[in-house]
Amino acid sequence: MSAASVFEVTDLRVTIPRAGTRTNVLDGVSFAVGAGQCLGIVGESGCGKSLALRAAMGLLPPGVERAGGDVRGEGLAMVFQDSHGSLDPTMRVGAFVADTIRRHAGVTRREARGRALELLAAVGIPAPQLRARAYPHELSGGLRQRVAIALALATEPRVLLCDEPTTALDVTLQAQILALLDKARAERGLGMVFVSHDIAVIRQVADVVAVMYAGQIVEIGPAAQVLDRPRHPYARALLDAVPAIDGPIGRFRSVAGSPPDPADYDIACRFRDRCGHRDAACEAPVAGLDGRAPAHSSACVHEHRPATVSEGT
Ligand SMILES: Nc1ncnc2c1ncn2[C@@H]1O[C@H](COP(=O)(O)OP(=O)(O)OP(=O)(O)O)[C@@H](O)[C@H]1O
Repeated sequence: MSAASVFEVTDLRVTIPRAGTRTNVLDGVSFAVGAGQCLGIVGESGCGKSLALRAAMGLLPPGVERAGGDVRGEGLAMVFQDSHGSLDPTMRVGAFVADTIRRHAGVTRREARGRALELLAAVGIPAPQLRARAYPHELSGGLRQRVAIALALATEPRVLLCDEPTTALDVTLQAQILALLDKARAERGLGMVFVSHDIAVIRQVADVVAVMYAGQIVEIGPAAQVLDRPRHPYARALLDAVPAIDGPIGRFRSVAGSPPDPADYDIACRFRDRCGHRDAACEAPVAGLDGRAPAHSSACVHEHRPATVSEGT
C-alpha cells in the first residue's frame, strides 16, 4: 500500500451464482483513499457500487463471493442507507454503542457508557441521556441514522465506507448528516468512500470521483474535473442527465437504454451498445481504470486514439 493511502483496493473481483455457474459482477476494480480524503463513487443502479464496499468490508450477502483482489486498510467501518441492519433491535441504543466501545477500547463499563453519551451528543442527538435509553424502533429515521454513525465511529475507524447514508432522509436531515460525516472526516482524518446516486451530494463530499459502469471504473479524477468536464461517453450521459430545474434536485435522470446483464459483460467496452460514438474501435478489449492513481482518466478507447477520430473534430 502506498504510504499516503489508508485504504487500497486492487483488482477486486466479485461473482454471483447464475445458471449453474458464477458470473462476474465486479472485475478489476482498484482504488485508493488517503487520510482525510473522500472518494465518491457514482453510477447507475446495479453497476456494483454497493458490492464493491461490501466486498472490501467482508460483508457480502450469501452466495455473493469475492473471487479475487487485494484489500488493504485497517479500521474499516461502514454506514448503510438503512441503519436498521446495523443496530440491534433488542438493545437500547446507548448500551449498544457502549458495548461497541468496550469491545474496541477495552475500557470499563462505566467509561464506555460515558463515551457513548459523548458520541451520541457529538453526532447531534438532542438529549442524549434520554435517547440512549431508547430502542432503535422508538427513534425517527434521522436519529437512527445518527446512532448508526455514532456506532461506526465507536470502533475508532480510520476508514469510513458510506453506502447512500442519506438517501432515505429528507433534504434538511440529509444536509445535517453530510455535515456530520464531513466533520468526522476532517477532525479524525478519516479516509472515506461515499456511494451515492445524488450528484449534489457527491459534489459536496468528494475530493475524487469514480464513475462505475457494468462492474468497472470507467472514469476517475479530481471531483470538479469529473463532474464538470466528464470525458467518458457514459459519464457524460450520466452527468448530462442531471436535470436543471424540472426534476428532483441533483438526481440523475436515467440514461437511455439499460446496462448489459452481468452474464453479458465482455472484454470490449460494455457501454458500446448505448453509445452514440460507437465505431469499430469499440470492439477492442478495454479494461476498467486503475483508480489508485486518480489523475483524470477515462477508459473510452477513443481517448487513446488520435484526436481526429474523437467527437467534434
Ligand atoms: N445478493 C445478491 N445476489 C445476487 N446478485 C446480487 C446480489 N446483490 C447484488 N447483486 C447483483 O450484483 C450487481 C451489482 O449490485 P450492486 O448492489 O453492487 O449495485 P449498485 O451499483 O450498488 O446498485 P444500487 O445503486 O441499486 O444499490 C447487480 O447486477 C446485482 O443484481
